[in-house]
Order: sequence, then structure tokens, then C-alpha cells
Amino acid sequence: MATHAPETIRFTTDQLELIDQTKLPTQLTYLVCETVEQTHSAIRRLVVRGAPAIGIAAAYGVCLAKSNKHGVPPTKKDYLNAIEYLATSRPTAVNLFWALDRMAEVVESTDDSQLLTALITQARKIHDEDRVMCRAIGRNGASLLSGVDTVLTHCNAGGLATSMWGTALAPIYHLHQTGKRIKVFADETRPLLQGGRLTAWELSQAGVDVTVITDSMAGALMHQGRIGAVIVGADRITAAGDVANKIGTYSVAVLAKHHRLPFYVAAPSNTFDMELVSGDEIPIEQRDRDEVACPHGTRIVPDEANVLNPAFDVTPAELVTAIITEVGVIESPTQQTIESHFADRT
Ligand SMILES: CSC[C@@H](O)[C@@H](O)C(=O)COP(=O)(O)O
Repeated sequence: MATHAPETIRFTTDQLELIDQTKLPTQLTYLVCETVEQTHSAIRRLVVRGAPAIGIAAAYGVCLAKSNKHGVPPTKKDYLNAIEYLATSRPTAVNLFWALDRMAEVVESTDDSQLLTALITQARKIHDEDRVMCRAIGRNGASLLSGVDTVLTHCNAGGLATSMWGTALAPIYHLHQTGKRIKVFADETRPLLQGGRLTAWELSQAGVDVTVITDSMAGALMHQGRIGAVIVGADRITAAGDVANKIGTYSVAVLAKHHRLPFYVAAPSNTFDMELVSGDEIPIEQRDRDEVACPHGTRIVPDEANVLNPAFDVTPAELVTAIITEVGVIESPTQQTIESHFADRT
């Protein structure tokens, strides 16, 4: 997403505007949220999606809390209820809880008369920090990709999933701006096609050469030597470096290992959940069967058949070549390398 690209998330004092990602690539429209409930629904329905963007949208959503009593401003209790409710929108991306915790700290530490102003300031800060984070990941990842001509990515970890540039796509945008042209293969990403609809849309808008492939093509392309590296985002990374990301990421990581290709994960430090060690502890969102069985309103699976639809899987740290963060690169992530990476920077 180029710097002049439309903002994924916009906020005025009384409304949140989100690019409606369910409508891309055919329509570029904004959905307006004026209440906490509308924000919750927008996150749940993937109008806004991608770990950092969910956190930013939820932070602004808190500022939309209303009082039950007409004309009376919301109380601390109203804001805390809003935070608790927004935390139920999606379970896997830890950025949601990270952002809501920051909003809760503001509620706890601010006088009632200043609450709304302080909450809006904090939400804007979370949003601004994300822009800086995207740039830094772009710079840090660029050196890893500078010798690579073609990358594979899965799902969408670009500007649509953040405030701008994204995580996995940030190094590609960075290199593109400095004149190095990288070719991107985007996994279509079944069942909701974030790769085919969103990654392909934003990369083409920015003039990056992108080719969409079905998820099952990745292995064949690697075998033919047509992929130089894999780069993906993350929804949650444990203290030991296990990575939850869009379903299908694990399969790509196994394929990369077999073909001796680097498998990079790009994520900000707020995607790390240092309270969890094993990826098995990460809550994986289970979504509606119709996303698989009835895409775009066309039934493709018999009603009698069961359907599994986990939104994410976990890639063990041993399959990850490096994690690119806004504060540097963690090569061969383990609990030890991750802890010392962050310790060195505090
Ligand atoms: C920078 S976004 C990283 C991840 O959130 C992204 O790769 C992903 O899995 C998004 O899943 P989604 O279900 O579309 O929210």
C-alpha cells in the first residue's frame, strides 16, 4: 500500500470509519461505526481484520461507548463494559487484548471529566505507533529480502491489516520504493480469500508485480525454483517463538523447510504473548461452516457433511528462519533468543 493509499481506519470524535474489506476488491467503501456494538460486529465479520488493525479499531471502538442514561456522559463502568465486550469479538490476535488493556489503563487512571479526551488520545497513539512500526519492519526486513527476486506470502499482512504498509508486505513496499522490484506470489488463502482479494488488491494498487495462486500450488512452485523466500504475518507469537497465523501458514512453512527456503515472519512486538510458551496454548478461532461450505452464497458442500473451519494454525518455532520486528530481527527464534532480543531493547 503506497503512502497515498486510502486509510484502512479513520476516526473522528464520534465515528469510526473502516474500509469494508468484505467488499474488496470490487468496491472500495467505508463502513461507519457509531457504537461499540457496530465496532464489535465489524471486527467479527472481518470488515476490519488483521491483528494490528483489529487492535486499532477496537481501541477507537471504546471511544464510542454511550451511557445508558440519556444526556449523561459514559462513566468508567460504561467504558470498562465496552472494553470487556470488544474483547469477545475475536480470540486469536493478541493485539486486540494488548490494545484494550492500554485503553483500560487509561480508564483506571483518568478523572471522569477527562475520560473521553484521554481515551481518544490513547487510541490515536496506538494508531500512530502502528504507522511507525510498519516503517521499521519494512526497513528491518528489507535487508533480508534484498537478494531475493520472488517471495510467497499467505493471507493479507499488508496495509489493510494495519495502519499502513503492514508487516509481511512492509519490506516489499520498502524495497519497491527504493527501486528494487520484487515479484510476489500471493496464496489465494481459502476460505475467505484474503490473499486473492486483499493482498492482490493492495499490491496492484501500489504497482507491485503480484500473481495469485491457489493455496495448493505453493509446493509445485517451490519445486520449480520459482520462489526465493516466504514471508507472512502473525496473530500471536509465544515466548518460545511458535507463530499463530492464518490457516495454511503451517503447511507453507513445512514446504519451505523441505525446499530449503527461508521462512520469515514479520510482526510487531505487541504480537508477542510472553505469557504463553507453547503454540498449543493459543486459542484458535473456529468460524462458521458456511464460510467453507457456501462461499459467496453458492453451496459447494452437502449439508450432511461436517466442515472444519479453524481460522488459524500454529507454526512451530523450529520452522521459522527469523522473526522481523520493529526493533530488529530475531534469527532462529527460541525462548532464549526472543527474551534476550527484547531484554536488550528495554
Ligand atoms: C499484519 S496482519 C497478520 C495476521 O493478522 C494475518 O496474517 C492474518 O492471519 C489475518 O487473519 P484475518 O482472519 O484476516 O484477521
